[in-house]
Amino acid sequence: MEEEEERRLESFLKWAAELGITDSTKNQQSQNATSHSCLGHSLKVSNFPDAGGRGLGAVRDLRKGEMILRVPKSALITSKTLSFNDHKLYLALNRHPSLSSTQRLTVCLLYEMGKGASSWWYPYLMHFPRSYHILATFGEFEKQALQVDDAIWTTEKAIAKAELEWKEANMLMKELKLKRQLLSFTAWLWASAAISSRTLHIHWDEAGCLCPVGDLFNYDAPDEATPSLQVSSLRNGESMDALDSEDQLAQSQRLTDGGFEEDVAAYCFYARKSYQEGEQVLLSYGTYTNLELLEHYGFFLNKNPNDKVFIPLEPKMYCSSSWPKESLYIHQDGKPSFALLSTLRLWATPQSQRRSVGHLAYSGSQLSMDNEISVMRWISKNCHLILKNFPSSIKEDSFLLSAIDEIPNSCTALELRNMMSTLGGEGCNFLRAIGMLNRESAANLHLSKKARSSIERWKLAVQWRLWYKKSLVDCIDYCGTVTKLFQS
Ligand SMILES: C[S@@+](CC[C@H](N)C(=O)[O-])C[C@H]1O[C@@H](n2cnc3c(N)ncnc32)[C@H](O)[C@@H]1O
Repeated sequence: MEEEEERRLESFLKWAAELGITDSTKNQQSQNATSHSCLGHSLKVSNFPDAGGRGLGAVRDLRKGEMILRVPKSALITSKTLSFNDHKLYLALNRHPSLSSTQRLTVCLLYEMGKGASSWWYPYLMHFPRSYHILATFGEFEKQALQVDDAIWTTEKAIAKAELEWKEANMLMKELKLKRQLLSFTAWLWASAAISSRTLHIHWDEAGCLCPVGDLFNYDAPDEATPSLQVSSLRNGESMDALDSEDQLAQSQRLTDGGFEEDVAAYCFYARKSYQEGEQVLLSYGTYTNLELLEHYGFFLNKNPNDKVFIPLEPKMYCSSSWPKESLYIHQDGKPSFALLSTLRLWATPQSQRRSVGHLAYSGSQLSMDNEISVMRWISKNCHLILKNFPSSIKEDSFLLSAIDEIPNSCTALELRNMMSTLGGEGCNFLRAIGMLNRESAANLHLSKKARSSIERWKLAVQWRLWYKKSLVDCIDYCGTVTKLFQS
């Protein structure tokens, strides 16, 4: 099986070299004529189990800023390139101008998949993962397993959006006579997840492009020096007008270590830092919180400098300062954000004095010992309250995670039922969700792919909520330390 996989990968990399894709720093033309693979000079495909699975590793020491991969424009997939050589697809797309660019690309991807081995892009498409875990693919049980209202609501929104987009595109898919299987919502979710997690920004198509080989880079958060911008706000359908300066537009690019370069008509990728031979070469697709990573890419980072933990605030708190709501959060390490502290310091100041201390609060200064202590107490008390109201504790979640990790790959339904029965309510709910609570007859059958995917998503949900809770505990510790400093 593994040999077969390797052979397929080799032929894909050879096919990519023929398209002009190269990781060579030498002249592209002469390189392609002689090379069997588009990789090998700077990069190679490797497995990185702890950071994204399949990814690209350095085959030599790489210098920061060095170009490491170039993918010519002719190798990039957009709905335009797919319909260029397919008159039927071209005409059908033209009959549905109201569909968004992302819907069009999703339909095109399904249509191309329907061609199977006869698709010109088959050597590339066959390497797409078979399943994705973005929030829109979460079932009811997995959604509830997130436990945090904000996350559940984001998941509901993602599912509703995917459903609506699928319904809107249905007519076009039927006109294209897609096979029944490709017409399903499950197929739609697969294709939109592939697009959400693999496309790179290009200026001529809002849906972005699929980029063979270039989409094998796994993610790391942008350097702290990189200005942060909520890239997801663009994806959530907010107006492009909101980003009014060219600088902001440039930052909104999903992939910040690479971009399309007109002068060489290619997508070019650069090493964001120096790498040693064997290290995984990572890219920043943009600035994301962990929930946003889960929403768009189906994973998140244990250490994410851009993560934000939002806690419910009272309406009058929002009104006590002019900081936007999105800036009022707790960092992953438990520290309250600059804007949250500033807002709460003002809120804890008597209304009549707010004007006179406003400039101090907005510049990040503490206002007085009493003020600081009451802010810390408020944050701490509320973090405690949130933690208390969760259906499970950190300890229970940690135990659950170890149990999920212990589910063997070759698990049977009976074994799973036995394991889940030790986990109490959540274990039973999981069995119910995958239809295994009472199916004795299937006891010796191995778990289906669907059940395995569900376990993966459940695990992601538990891991995510555990990090959320840990940040709240760290925040309580932080508030305690600050308070003690004042009282000592
Ligand atoms: C552009 S693809 C990267 C290549 C991908 N690993 C593959 O095998 O096709 C993005 C996907 O890779 C995975 N991924 C990327 N970076 C990751 C990371 N740091 N940790 C875990 N998964 C990651 C996620 O599934 C994400 O949706």
